[in-house]
This record gives sequence, structure tokens and C-alpha cells, in this order.
Amino acid sequence: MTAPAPAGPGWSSWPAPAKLNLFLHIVGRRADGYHQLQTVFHLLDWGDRIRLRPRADGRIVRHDGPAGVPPEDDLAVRAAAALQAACGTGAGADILVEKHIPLGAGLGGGSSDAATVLVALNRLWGCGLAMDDLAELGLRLGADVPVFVQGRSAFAEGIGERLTPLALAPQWYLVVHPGVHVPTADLFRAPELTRDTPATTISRFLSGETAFNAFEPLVRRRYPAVARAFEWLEPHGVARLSGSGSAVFVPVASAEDGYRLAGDRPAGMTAFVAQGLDRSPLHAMLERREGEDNSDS
Ligand SMILES: C[C@@](CO)(OP(=O)(O)O)[C@H](O)COP(=O)(O)OP(=O)(O)OC[C@H]1O[C@@H](n2ccc(N)nc2=O)[C@H](O)[C@@H]1O
Ligand SMILES: Nc1ncnc2c1ncn2[C@@H]1O[C@H](COP(=O)(O)OP(=O)(O)O)[C@@H](O)[C@H]1O
Repeated sequence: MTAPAPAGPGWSSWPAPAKLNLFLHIVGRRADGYHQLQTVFHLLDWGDRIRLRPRADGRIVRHDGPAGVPPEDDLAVRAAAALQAACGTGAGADILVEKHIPLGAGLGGGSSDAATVLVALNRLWGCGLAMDDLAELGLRLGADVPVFVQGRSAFAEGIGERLTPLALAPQWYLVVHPGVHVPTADLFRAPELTRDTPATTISRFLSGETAFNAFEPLVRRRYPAVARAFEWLEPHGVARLSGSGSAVFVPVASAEDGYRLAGDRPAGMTAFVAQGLDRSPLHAMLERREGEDNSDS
């Protein structure tokens, strides 16, 4: 049987943006072992695309997705199943994940795919759940899902679910993927991780007080390719690891500067240039659609 065309009658297409963590401190640990963080998520105007088509037979069918991830493990599919149960709908969906965000790079790809599926199917299935309910549902799939559901760049606390939206200035970044996959859970288990950083505040972060990524020393040591990405980027600005890595990024003055720099990257690394915005492209699209719906009536 051939897969249905990804575009065509009944299909709609939704952005699933990547994120950067501008800093990431570990300030403590919960009784269940999860780490309490302080971080700032900057949402990017670049990422995956999710194509969806409602089905009448209640089945959730994935037509394409991340290489090496079976459909039942795909966070996009798991998000659809979780929403189907919460909503009590008899409807199903065809799902196609057009993957651009590298896996295990600290760019939040799987979490963003899950969030986009929750937000989009909530509308397509007419579930009518509030964003807060979707964020709560998403948190069970991954600590990074709520920020993508809420769709605002934010200061995050707890395990990433206590969000304070931040009106960050738009900023271009060069993001380098050193070609290695970093397993988040392994890093959180590492004994040498600094877990007792004193809590900071949003205003101290905004005033430029030193902030760092708690995973950086460990990831640089364990993954020589990440260390090489830092060595290459450091002469060009303050280079940072995103999340638990492996992606490393540096702010650049313009997209052109970013592309120029990317052209000289070391062999074996891929790179992209993207703009950090204070609002997710998914939510920007939803607001445009709502505007169009209102002007139709
Ligand atoms: C480090 C961060 C920073 O944004 O991002 P990534 O590098 O994954 O993008 C996140 O906290 C990652 O969130 P996410 O990738 O959704 O993690 P989850 O699937 O929820 O958790 C994977 C595993 O990491 C550990 N974990 C996760 C989050 C947390 N605050 N404390 C933990 O100890 C747990 O062992 C968990 O089983
Ligand atoms: N739709 C998806 N996209 C990416 N990874 C997924 C997806 N669904 C499940 N995964 C699994 O989640 C792991 C972490 O993926 P990802 O979200 O890309 O990285 P990170 O947590 O570093 O930001 C992947 O290695 C993969 O096994």
C-alpha cells in the first residue's frame, strides 16, 4: 500500500520549532530523582514540520518520522494517543513528521513534535482543552513539552514546567551540531554534575550576571567532537551548549554573518542559522488563523 500524499485533501501542516537553552543551572533534586533546573528557553523560527489528517476509524498512523525511532516510541504518536484518551474522541489521525531537528542535540525536537501534535489535534479533533491542560498532558511525555505548548520563550523552573514568559529581543544564532547524539538521561545520572548552584532570578539573568550550562564541562570531556565545536566557535563569541547537548551555539549579528561563519565549520559538523523569537511560530500561525476566521465572520 502506498502512503498517502503528505499534502492534499484533509492534510494540514504545522511548525514544530527547536529551542535553545541560553543557560541551564541545576539547583536541586526532587524526591523522585528528577533535577530541579533554572533555564531560559529561546524558541527558534526553525524546526520540524508536522503534517496531520484526521481519520474517522480512530487509528493513529505514522507515515514518516525520525530515522531509527519506531512509531510506537515516536513522541508525536505518543502525544496523539495521550490526547485521544484525554479527549475521549473516537477520531484518529495520520501523522507525518518531517524531521529537520537533529536527534539528541538538546534542541528539543521530540518535545516540540509532541507539543505541536497536542495543540494541532486539539483543534482538528475539536477537543477544546485549554493550553494549561495540554501542557500538563505534555509534561507526562517530557519535561520540555510544556514550553512548546505554551509557545512563549520563557524562564523555566521546577523540571521545566514552571514557566515565566520572557519578552526576549529577537536574536540570530549560529547553531552547530557536532555530529554526535547525547543521551539526556545518562548525563543526568553522572556523579560529577554540579547540582547545587544557588538559585538566580530573572532580573539577574537579564542584567547579564554570569550564567552557564551545568552539562557543559561533562559533555566537553565525554564528547571530543563537542569540545572541537567549542574551540572553533569561541573566538567568535560566547559559545554555549543547548540543553544536555550536543548542539553548541553562538549569537551572531545577522543571518549573513551566521552563514559566512558556518561556511568555515570543521569537517563532520552540520550547522544552521536561526532567529530566536519571543513567540513560537506555531502560535504565530494559530493567531493568524484566528484573525482570518474572525474577519470571515
Ligand atoms: C536537559 C533539557 C533542558 O531543556 O533538555 P534536552 O537536552 O533534553 O533538550 C531537559 O531538561 C530534558 O528534558 P526532556 O528531554 O524532555 O527529558 P525527559 O524525557 O523528561 O527525561 C529524560 C530523563 O532525564 C532525567 N531528567 C530529566 C529532566 C529533569 N529535570 N531531571 C532529570 O533527572 C530523568 O532521568 C528522565 O527519565
Ligand atoms: N519525534 C521525535 N523526534 C526526535 N526524537 C524522538 C521523537 N520521538 C522520540 N524520540 C526519541 O527521543 C530522543 C531525544 O530526542 P530529541 O528530542 O531530539 O533530543 P533532546 O532531548 O536532546 O532535545 C531521541 O533520541 C529519540 O529516541
